[in-house]
Formats: sequence, structure tokens, C-alpha cells
Amino acid sequence: MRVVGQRFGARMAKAVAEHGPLCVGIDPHPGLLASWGLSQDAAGLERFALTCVEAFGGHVALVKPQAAFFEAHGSRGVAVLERVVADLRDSGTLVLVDAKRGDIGSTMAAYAAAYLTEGSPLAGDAVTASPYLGFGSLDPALEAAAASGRGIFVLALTSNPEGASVQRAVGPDGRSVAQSVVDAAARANAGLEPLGDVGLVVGATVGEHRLDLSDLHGYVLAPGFGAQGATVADLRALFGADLRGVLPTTSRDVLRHGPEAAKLRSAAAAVRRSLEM
Ligand SMILES: O=c1ccn([C@@H]2O[C@H](COP(=O)(O)O)[C@@H](O)[C@H]2O)c(=O)[nH]1
Repeated sequence: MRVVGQRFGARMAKAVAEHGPLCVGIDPHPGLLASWGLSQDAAGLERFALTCVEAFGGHVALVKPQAAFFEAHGSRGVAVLERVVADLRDSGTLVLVDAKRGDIGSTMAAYAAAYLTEGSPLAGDAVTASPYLGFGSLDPALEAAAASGRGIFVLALTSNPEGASVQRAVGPDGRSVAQSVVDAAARANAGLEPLGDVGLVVGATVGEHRLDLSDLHGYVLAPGFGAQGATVADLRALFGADLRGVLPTTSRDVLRHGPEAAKLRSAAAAVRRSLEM
């Protein structure tokens, strides 16, 4: 298997140094297609997604297409997702495919082939994964990611209020389920410089996370910022004043500025500046 240049953690660090710590999502909601004056079909989806590529490619550190909105259009929608992945990577922008995959290990190996293996049309630079079939079930993905220079963002404490009943539950060892995910990710990242390839998802909306992230040595993707109500002040309260390693991600709050690519790009730049203040 061919390794794509540097490891993901190193490529992410370079992208953040160049563009600042922001991830922008491509979430082609039906409501957004309508407000952009686009048809509710694969052609409308394609126009939407390629406008986002034009707006963000080469301008933000990380772009996160939400796979669900592409899958909703069947095979033509998945073909658009493949084009988005290819075009963004050609622009030099890192791509996180938000597919939240997680299954028993043998099936996880097939997801790893799809999302983390060089030459697969759905393989961006990283994928989101769910550890709730057990963190160990993600081993085939961790191995594929390491072999191909890619990354994984593992759900720890998600931005939706329903997540807490599972993720904040406390196990027999006194740790929350989310903390056990953090600790497993920290083990996977140990010794990798500047940061490891296994990131976490911790919602910016969670209030108080009560997680010990001090040994994580990886990136934290923070959704919920913008449309779900979290602010820069919430990010600072959650993660401290120094947001290095934290990647706030926002979709609708930027996408509502379309359909002009220039306006989308300026909206993303304004969010990025707000994170510096
Ligand atoms: O805990 C999570 C994990 C993932 N997401 C995803 O992020 C975006 C958020 O979109 P907004 O429009 O900025 O609310 C979306 O794709 C979610 O599926 C999340 O929100 N929370």
C-alpha cells in the first residue's frame, strides 16, 4: 500500500499553520439547495458542492463533506461526493469525509478500504468513525489510516443532546464512556509528532466536557459551532484560551451565505478571524 507523503497529523498541522484552525462543512441540506435556487436532485447537489469546492479549496485548513446528503441522492449523489473529494484534494485542501462509520471489525475493514485506502474514490484525507461497537472494532481503520497517511476522527462526546446518555455513562472503572474513547485515542497517538492521526469529535455545545484531554496528542473536531448555537466563548470555556489542536467546524452558518463562491469564502474567513480574537 502506498503512503500519501506525510502522516495525517503532520499534514493537518501544516494546513492549520497556513490557514488557521477551521473546518468548513459541505452539507447540502434540501433547504439550502432551495435558498440557493437549485433543483432538489443530483444536478442541484453537484452545483452546490462544486461551488463549495471553488469557495473553500485552497482557502481553509479542512473541508468536511457530510456523506449523508450525497447518499440521499443515490449513486449519482455518491458520484458527486467522489468528485468533491478528488477536486478538493487537487486544490491541496485536506478532506474529512463525515461518514461516521463503525461496525464489527471484519466489516470495518471494508469501510477502511473505502475511506482510508489510496486509490479508493471515496478516500479523502480522513474519515469520521463511531467507536460505539467498541474502540477495538476500529482497529482495521486505524491500521489502514496509518498505512496510507490518513486520519480518523472518532466520536467521543457528540454535539447532540441525545448523545450524553450513552457517552457520559460511567463504567466499572469510574471513567465515562467518552473518557475511555479519549484514552484509547491517546494510546494510538503516543509518540507521533507533532500530533497523532487519531482525532476526536467533541461537540462545542456539550456545556462541560469533563474529559481529560491532556494526553490525547491529537486534534479535536468541535461541531455545533454556529447553527447549533455554540460560540467562540463556548469553545474557549470548553477547551481553554489556547485553541491549538481544536478544529471548530461549521456548515450551515457559512453555507447560508451562498450561492456566490466569493461570499462563501468571505463568510469562512470571517469565522476564522473570529477564532483569533
Ligand atoms: O457531534 C457531532 C458530529 C458531527 N456533526 C456534523 O457536523 C455538521 C454540523 O453542521 P452545522 O450546520 O454546522 O450544524 C453536520 O454535518 C453534522 O452531521 C455534528 O453536528 N455533531
